[in-house]
Amino acid sequence: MKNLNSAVVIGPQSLTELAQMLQSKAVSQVFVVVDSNTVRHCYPILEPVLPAHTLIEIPAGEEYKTLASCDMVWSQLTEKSADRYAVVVNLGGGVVTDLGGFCAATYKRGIRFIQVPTTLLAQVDASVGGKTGVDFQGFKNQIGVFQEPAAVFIAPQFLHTLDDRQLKSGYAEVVKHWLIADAEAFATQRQEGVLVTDWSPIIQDSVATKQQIVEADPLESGLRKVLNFGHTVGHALESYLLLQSGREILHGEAVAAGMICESWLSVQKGLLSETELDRIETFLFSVFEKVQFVTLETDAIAQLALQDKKNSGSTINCTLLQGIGKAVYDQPVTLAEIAESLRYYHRL
Ligand SMILES: NC(=O)c1ccc[n+]([C@@H]2O[C@H](COP(=O)([O-])OP(=O)(O)OC[C@H]3O[C@@H](n4cnc5c(N)ncnc54)[C@H](O)[C@@H]3O)[C@@H](O)[C@H]2O)c1
Ligand SMILES: O=C(O)C(=O)C[C@@H](O)[C@H](O)[C@H](O)COP(=O)(O)O
Ligand SMILES: [Zn+2]
Repeated sequence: MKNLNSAVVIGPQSLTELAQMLQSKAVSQVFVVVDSNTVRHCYPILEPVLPAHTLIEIPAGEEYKTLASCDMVWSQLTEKSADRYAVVVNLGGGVVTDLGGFCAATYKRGIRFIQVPTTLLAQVDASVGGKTGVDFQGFKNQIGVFQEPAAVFIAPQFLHTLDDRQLKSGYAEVVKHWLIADAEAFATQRQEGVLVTDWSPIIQDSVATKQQIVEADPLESGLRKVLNFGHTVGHALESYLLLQSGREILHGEAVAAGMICESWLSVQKGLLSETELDRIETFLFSVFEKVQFVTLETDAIAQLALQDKKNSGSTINCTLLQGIGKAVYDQPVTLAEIAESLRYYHRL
């Protein structure tokens, strides 16, 4: 097992450790941010161990990962006179951990927050590493800050109420971690697919992979960009489809499609072999359905990659694979190449 940062506690006992942390005299008030689903499915598990607190509920879903929802959170903190010794506990998936983290990191220039991720995606990825933020004008995570949580408590028992589609969405980020850093896990663990009975070892390994990269480059000036594999195209697809009513796509589904497109780009740049591309595609299509769009839409989708945070000026910098298990960042690709990768995906 790889070493984990001490601020991340994984296992069923983690909620007891969270309770102990909150009992500290240095905590003036506790606020718990939930969404309309986690208040039903997860809060009843957490509530018994919590000290007195104020519950703040936001609507569930990516479409509510906005400044308007932040307004609700900041308003409650203000109404309840939260001071700098207050602590925000974010109980939910990546939307709650990203948004709640951002609200805490900016309220009175920053109060402490604790992540209690309740989806696989948030447990293996979103709760760790200090990227917080919200979407803006349809662009993913356009407004945000890097701010590490005071701690992350990962309790796999929350996953029992998660449906299969959400589980698969989180699995996409697990696969991303394998593709960028762990060829052996990709070769062996992919056999099991999502028919996993105990997610704990997978969560541990994924978090360890992410932690190691984040510790080396917390502010994404270089190496951390490898964690963005699949996201140049993935975020463009996600942003495009989010704005279209009735064409909802989950983050992990978009990333899975993005990983196929960016693996194809890796082949075009001579970094990845056709055989490896085939292995990646076959596996991802065994888990994820194909994302539906028409070829006429590919240029409009590709255009959205111009807002990617890894870009410099008008150069789109992609993270590509140099073989399975090794990623290389800052690989310039043209808008035409992004569009072509989407057309390749569409033809599959
Ligand atoms: N900060 C980061 O490093 C990072 C990393 C990856 C993804 N993200 C972000 O995370 C978000 C996606 O996160 P997500 O997939 O967790 O989505 P999400 O937060 O929308 O949760 C998915 C759905 O599951 C519900 N839910 C949550 N926990 C549940 C449980 N235990 N049982 C039943 N239902 C539950 C939620 O209410 C929601 O409807 C995206 O906005 C993405 O950009 C951030
Ligand atoms: O932690 C990171 O760094 C990542 O890139 C992880 C991604 O899975 C995640 O979706 C992240 O929110 C994307 O960040 P962005 O900077 O591309 O908005
Ligand atoms: Zn992601």
